[in-house]
Amino acid sequence: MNYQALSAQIRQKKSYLCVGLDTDIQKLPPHLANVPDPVFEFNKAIIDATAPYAVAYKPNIAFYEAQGPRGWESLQKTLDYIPKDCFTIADAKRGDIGNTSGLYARAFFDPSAAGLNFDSITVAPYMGHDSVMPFLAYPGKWVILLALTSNPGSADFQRQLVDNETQELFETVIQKAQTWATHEQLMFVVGATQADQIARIRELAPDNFLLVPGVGAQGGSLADVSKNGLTKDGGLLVNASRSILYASSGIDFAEAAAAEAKAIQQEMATYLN
Ligand SMILES: O=C(O)c1cc(=O)[nH]c(=O)n1[C@@H]1O[C@H](COP(=O)(O)O)[C@@H](O)[C@H]1O
Repeated sequence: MNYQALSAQIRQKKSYLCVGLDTDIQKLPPHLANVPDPVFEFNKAIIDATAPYAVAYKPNIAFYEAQGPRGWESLQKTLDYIPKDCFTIADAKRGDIGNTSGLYARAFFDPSAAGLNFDSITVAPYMGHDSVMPFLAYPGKWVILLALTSNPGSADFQRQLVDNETQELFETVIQKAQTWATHEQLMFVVGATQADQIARIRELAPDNFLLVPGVGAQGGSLADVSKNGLTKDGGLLVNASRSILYASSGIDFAEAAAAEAKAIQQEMATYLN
């Protein structure tokens, strides 16, 4: 899905919600225990329940990899089930020497390889330009580069002063990466827990979409993120995973997920006006 189509979806659904499919087999409702593919059945119900309120889905690959071959199968079926008008994110946080990144890109972007055809992938910038470029070699596919993450450890490296102590490392990441790709192929990850930095990030990257995880279970504020992060084209995808997926641990999990997603969407609609 390209920049214009994503922006149009946000306008149409009055939503910039990304539902994180961090589907933990140990947290599934007991009544799904005996179906052949519980992870897919759970995801299918969550997607059906939340699709009216969401513009993107982000399976976190760790939750599937941890299940071995059957996890990859659940992932494939889930990706195929996501409605075509929704943006898809492989949250894989990849990045390696160019030769290896090329294979990661093929795995997630080339359907004739592993069968997966995601719109985008999360990538770690630590190894620099040649670790990122192979993902950008796929026309129409997006790199979502980690800039300022939501976790406490983000201070260890990302907040360190660099460039003769003139700015923090995440700012250099945001500036440099914009020389590698246009805003039509490059997003940045900024944690919702870092909302006080979003105005600054918008100055550095006025047109790039920001993927913002960390509302819900991690306590970030949708209001704060939206106030400084939204652009005329939307410019934000705000992710919630656990707060939607596990809103109820019972048989009514999908209804509870829908209610949670709807509440977020309704709040988003007020910021989009
Ligand atoms: O890249 C990400 O999506 C990501 C970056 C970040 O800084 N913080 C962060 O929480 N995430 C992911 O976003 C999701 C957050 O999940 P919840 O805290 O359950 O909403 C998880 O899949 C994380 O791996």
